[in-house]
Amino acid sequence: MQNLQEKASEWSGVETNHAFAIDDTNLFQKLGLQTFINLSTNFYNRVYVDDEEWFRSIFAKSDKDKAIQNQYEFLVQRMGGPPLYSQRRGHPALIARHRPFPVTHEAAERWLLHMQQALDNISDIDHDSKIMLMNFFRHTAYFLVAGVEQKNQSLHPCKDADGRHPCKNF
Ligand code: HEM
Repeated sequence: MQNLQEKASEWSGVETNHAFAIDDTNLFQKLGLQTFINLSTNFYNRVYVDDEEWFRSIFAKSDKDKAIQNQYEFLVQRMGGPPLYSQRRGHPALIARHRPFPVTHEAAERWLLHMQQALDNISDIDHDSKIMLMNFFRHTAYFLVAGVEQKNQSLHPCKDADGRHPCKNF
């Protein structure tokens, strides 16, 4: 059986070592706090007015300012900066935190489209850093799709380990 990283690579088209090239450099030092605040603000400004109601509605119960803060604090921490996210929220546990939401392939592509557009609009991120960030985002988005799918299946009371549905007829 494929593990989640392998599935994420296959579905995203981004090899794991490319996704984690972010760990070979300190993007927080290079770009600074304000850039990540600007990126997350730009991203969520797009998400909350998305023309696609099905996507916008995934965020309907979340406060926009909180969502921005959650994301930029996570990114600052993940990109080599201070652990702002964990100090406030604890372990990121991203799969578990995304479980309430329909994190499908389609949702991942929509999320990535907004993130690509947000990156394109931030002039103080250099080309190489944008590529590195996007590889990390693509891989992580599909890691979440695979992880949420696996968690939902393993807790499905009518599905056994082989994926059969023993109580399908009830
Ligand atoms: C694949 C498509 C994705 C969907 C549909 C999705 C959806 C959501 C939603 C609805 C929230 C709740 C908003 C909030 O209150 O913070 C959330 C939170 C969050 N997402 Fe995503 N997300 C996706 C991908 C990603 C990716 C790729 C990352 C990281 C690179 C990410 C990182 C986060 C973080 C850090 C939070 C805050 C969690 C918390 O503290 O509760 N998400 N996401």
